[in-house]
Amino acid sequence: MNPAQTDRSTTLYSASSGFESACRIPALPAGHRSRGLHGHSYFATVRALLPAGWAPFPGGEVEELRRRLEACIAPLDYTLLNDTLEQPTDENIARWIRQRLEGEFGVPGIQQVGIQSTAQEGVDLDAAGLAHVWRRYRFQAAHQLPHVPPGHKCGRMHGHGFEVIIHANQDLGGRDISIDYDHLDEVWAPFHMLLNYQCLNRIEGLANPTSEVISSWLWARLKPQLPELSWITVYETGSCGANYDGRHYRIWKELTLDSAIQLKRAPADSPLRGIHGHTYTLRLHLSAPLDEVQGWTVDFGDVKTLFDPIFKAIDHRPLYEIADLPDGDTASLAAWVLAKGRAVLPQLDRVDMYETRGSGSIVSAGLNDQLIPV
Ligand SMILES: Nc1nc2c(c(=O)[nH]1)N=C([C@H](O)[C@H](O)COP(=O)(O)OP(=O)(O)OP(=O)(O)O)CN2
Repeated sequence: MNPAQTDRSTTLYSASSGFESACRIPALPAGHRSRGLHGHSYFATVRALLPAGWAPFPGGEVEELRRRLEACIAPLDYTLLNDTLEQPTDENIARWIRQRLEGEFGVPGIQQVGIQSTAQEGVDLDAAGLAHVWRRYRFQAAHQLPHVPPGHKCGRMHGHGFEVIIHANQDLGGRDISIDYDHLDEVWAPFHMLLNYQCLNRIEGLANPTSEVISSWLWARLKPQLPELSWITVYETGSCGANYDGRHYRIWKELTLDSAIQLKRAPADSPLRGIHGHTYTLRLHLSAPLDEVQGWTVDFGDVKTLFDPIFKAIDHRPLYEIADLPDGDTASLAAWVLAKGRAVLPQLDRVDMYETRGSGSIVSAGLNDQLIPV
């Protein structure tokens, strides 16, 4: 068993890489902006459950996964995608990458292949090959949380540049165009009018506008118009937010760590064996029922405060000196953070540790759950 896994945890390895390509989508109607020749800086991500012994050395899984992804997408870089794919929609590109990774690049256990064509939109294929389209929207608004304890900073009127991601399931069954991103724009437009440049507390149903309440408020209003809606994600700040899927609330808090590591199991001549470092992105995911008075699951501020001693033990530190950390790969680090974190925050059920954007490990307590879309 991988040392990062306990009897009850699951480790998902993640790797990402970009490519620059031109494309046109002939299947779109005449006049559509994406029908003509245009270009994107694409970003591809693969997440896989990898068996022990797959990578050249234990702890080398992310590096190896990234190497294979880069080789897989290399033929697309600086090309016209239509030379490879008749209809190079984000979904079709993701399917093409997945098929090659599973075939000639020998990647087992793929749970997700994602293509992001702009900062605002993308498509993820899940383990079963179903497509999930997502699109990001922004609104500027003020709010105040009326039930927080006296002195809590969020009890004061303040504001955020909120972001909302709408996620929709779509199985194309061989058709070329997914839920058109334009359709999501149409569905979102009235909500932008309602929320942007407003004080959220004054909007009906948002008297206590936590991220969780905003996500379920949006769900209730969007779902009847968009039956494919699968998740609503609300970013309150750049580092925290909530997800709602119609039944469950999940929140996350993101931190960055600047730390030194060594991969102790790498071959002697590998640079990964020596002291090196990363600015890690650490994302703590928690799930809990909604506190009906506070309107939240767990206070983001409490997450930060309770986790702070663990954070201080790993930020700006030589992680290879931590006695009970078996190795410096992201899977070992995420498993260590999950174990320590659950002792102080029992609602913590998943830890993502990325060494670079999109490349790292996700360790979940218990069986690998449905992939959460952040
Ligand atoms: N579970 C929730 N907790 C909190 C919510 C919420 O909606 N759901 N909201 C707030 C506040 O509105 C606050 O603005 C955001 O919280 P916090 O993460 O503490 O604020 P910062 O992003 O400014 O934190 P830093 O990491 O210090 O930058 C509080 N809790």
